[in-house]
Amino acid sequence: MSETQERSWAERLFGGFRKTSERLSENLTGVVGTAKLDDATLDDVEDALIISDLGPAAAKRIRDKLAEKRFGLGITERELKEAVAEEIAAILRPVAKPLEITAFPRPQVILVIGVNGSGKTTTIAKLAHWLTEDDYGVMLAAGDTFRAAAIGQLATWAERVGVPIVKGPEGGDPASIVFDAVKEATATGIDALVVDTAGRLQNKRELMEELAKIRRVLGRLNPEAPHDVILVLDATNGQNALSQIEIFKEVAGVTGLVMTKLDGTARGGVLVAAAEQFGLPIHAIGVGEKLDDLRPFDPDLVARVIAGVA
Ligand SMILES: Nc1nc2c(ncn2[C@@H]2O[C@H](COP(=O)(O)OP(=O)(O)OP(=O)(O)O)[C@@H](O)[C@H]2O)c(=O)[nH]1
Repeated sequence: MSETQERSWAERLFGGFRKTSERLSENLTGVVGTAKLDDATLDDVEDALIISDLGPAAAKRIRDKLAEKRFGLGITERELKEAVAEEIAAILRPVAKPLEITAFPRPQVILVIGVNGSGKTTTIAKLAHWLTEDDYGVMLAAGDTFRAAAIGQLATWAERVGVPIVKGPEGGDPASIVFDAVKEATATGIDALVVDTAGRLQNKRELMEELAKIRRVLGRLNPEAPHDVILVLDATNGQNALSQIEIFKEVAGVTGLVMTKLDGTARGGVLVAAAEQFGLPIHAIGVGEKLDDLRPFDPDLVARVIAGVA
């Protein structure tokens, strides 16, 4: 990315996160009472972090770190926000891992999972666009055969992005579509096969069986596949996103996360709660509906945006 592109991305990220940023920033405003970091201020900081969706564990960790480094020392509001940003970054850095295409033999099989409406289909399209821009050969597989609309939507995106798609009829067997897709991707030298899956969390057992079958079939073609199981989460769900991680981890063996819809929600702090609670890699974040609105997860920039000091 050029410097201008970097700058415009930072501005867009800040614009997207504006509500989250304002929320924590407002909650932190006025907490510096005696101009020294004392217990009362630390309590207020911890409360501000919790009500900003960062979760109790991350809030406690940030409080303890602030106390350890600065207790009894003079601090301005700006310095407090800077210090909070630094501690948020320390939580986010270990989980920031861009998706890498390294599978050998190709293709790298990327299962994308998530509840309906989480932004799964749009994220697949954005991911395909992103990988295509990086000169990888990409193919999509319409493994969500539960709804005809899902297949149609994915096909429309495939056309828009300019990548091939393997699909079957509504109600078809997802595992057989994935099987065909891997064979075709292998034959045509595709680097990354991105597989859409059904997001029926309301029927956990069926979903688990469906994903297990996809895994079995994939395993026959390549024991390493699927290489990635990416869970797409909607940030507007706030704390609910955390329970989705819990369930999908159990059902599908999640290897990484993408958080979408960070634009227009004040609940972006949930990213920090997810990082603290699960430690799963965060590959990217979505801050809009356009194809280039999926970006790598930059922990320092995101931390500064969340704390309102970007
Ligand atoms: N503002 C915003 N909207 C998004 C983002 N990602 C997806 N959306 C929108 O969210 C809605 C749902 O996205 P889909 O990609 O269709 O979600 P899905 O999880 O595949 O849902 P189903 O198609 O119902 O299974 C669409 O209107 C998208 O345009 C994002 O990062 N920001």
